[in-house]
Amino acid sequence: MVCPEQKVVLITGCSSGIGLKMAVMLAKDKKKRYHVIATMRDLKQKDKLVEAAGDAHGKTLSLAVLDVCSDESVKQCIDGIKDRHVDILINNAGIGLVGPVESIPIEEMKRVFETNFFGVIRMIKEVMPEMKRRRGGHIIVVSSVMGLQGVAFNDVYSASKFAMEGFCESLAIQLFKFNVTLSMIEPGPVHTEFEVKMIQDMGQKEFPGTDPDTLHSFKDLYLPTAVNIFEGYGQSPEEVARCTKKVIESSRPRFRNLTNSLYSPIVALKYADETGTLSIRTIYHMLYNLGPLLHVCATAMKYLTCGCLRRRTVSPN
Ligand SMILES: NC(=O)C1=CN([C@@H]2O[C@H](COP(=O)(O)OP(=O)(O)OC[C@H]3O[C@@H](n4cnc5c(N)ncnc54)[C@H](OP(=O)(O)O)[C@@H]3O)[C@@H](O)[C@H]2O)C=CC1
Ligand SMILES: CC1=C(/C=C/C(C)=C/C=C/C(C)=C/C=O)C(C)(C)CCC1
Repeated sequence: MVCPEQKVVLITGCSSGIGLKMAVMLAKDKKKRYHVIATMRDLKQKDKLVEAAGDAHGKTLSLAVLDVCSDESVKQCIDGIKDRHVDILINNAGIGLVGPVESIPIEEMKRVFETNFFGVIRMIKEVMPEMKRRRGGHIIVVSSVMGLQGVAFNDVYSASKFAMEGFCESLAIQLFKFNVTLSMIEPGPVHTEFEVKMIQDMGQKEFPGTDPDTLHSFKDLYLPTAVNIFEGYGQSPEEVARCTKKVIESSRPRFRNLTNSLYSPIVALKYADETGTLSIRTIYHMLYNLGPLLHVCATAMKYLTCGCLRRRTVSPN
């Protein structure tokens, strides 16, 4: 049962990670301001969420099936929310893809775009018209720092998030007229299944068609550095969920919301030099020359990141 004064929040990809934590955090809101519809593509994966939700399950949290890659599934889910409209849509479902471009079949790349880009558009197309009619609503998109700055060997994943950034930046301008808010959440590395899947994948794949030089850069430089970055910079999914709740509850939500101040110097490079030279060369040196030291750098960055950069991120506290 949804109380009329509660906001209906629909979240995609709640079987694990950030989506699961957001669903639980909003459903357990002390003032019971939200009714969360936590969706996942296969309800057989619901146990972790149901356990974490505890008493909230069946009260402020309900479950529904939703595969963002299927028109039919999205339509069925939204049509199934009878009598009520979605006040807050959180587009969280997403998949990663790492590796040298030469070794990745086009079909696999399309799957990433189908989920991370078209999946979000499918959801927005279904929910937005009602929000425009009502002159209200909030659409949240979980993008990534990789949607703002490319990182070697994440070409396709990064492109899918860049595409999302472009789409949303254009749409936000139009939605402003209808009092509908659009906000991007831009996490850096987060310890979730996303990281686990990446490491598992790397153990299994062979990267056919990749020249030895590139394979060396990927396996011996990028992968160990990425593991270090996750260790040194990684956030918990709870932190990202807390940042997102803050954005939802803000009286004037910002469009872009970085969640990790340790990563903001990397994003700042891009805006400091719009030609791209500064960011491409700096990241090149960080990867090829500083790689093994980045772990130490992460600790140093904690102290070096100046207040002005920290103020531009959403603090999880
Ligand atoms: N972890 C990280 O370092 C970062 C993650 N992000 C973004 O955060 C979001 C959440 O990822 P995270 O929690 O980390 O990773 P997880 O892998 O833990 O969670 C991803 C969720 O998306 C779901 N999903 C995948 N494909 C579909 C689909 N077709 N339809 C519906 N749900 C689907 C998965 O469900 P299933 O169990 O069915 O596979 C899972 O519940 C993603 O958009 C990701 O790009 C952004 C920055 C950093
Ligand atoms: C290798 C490398 C880097 C790696 C960044 C990584 C690994 C970021 C991961 C982000 C994720 C997982 C986002 C998900 O959406 C830096 C810091 C740019 C510095 C240069 C070298």
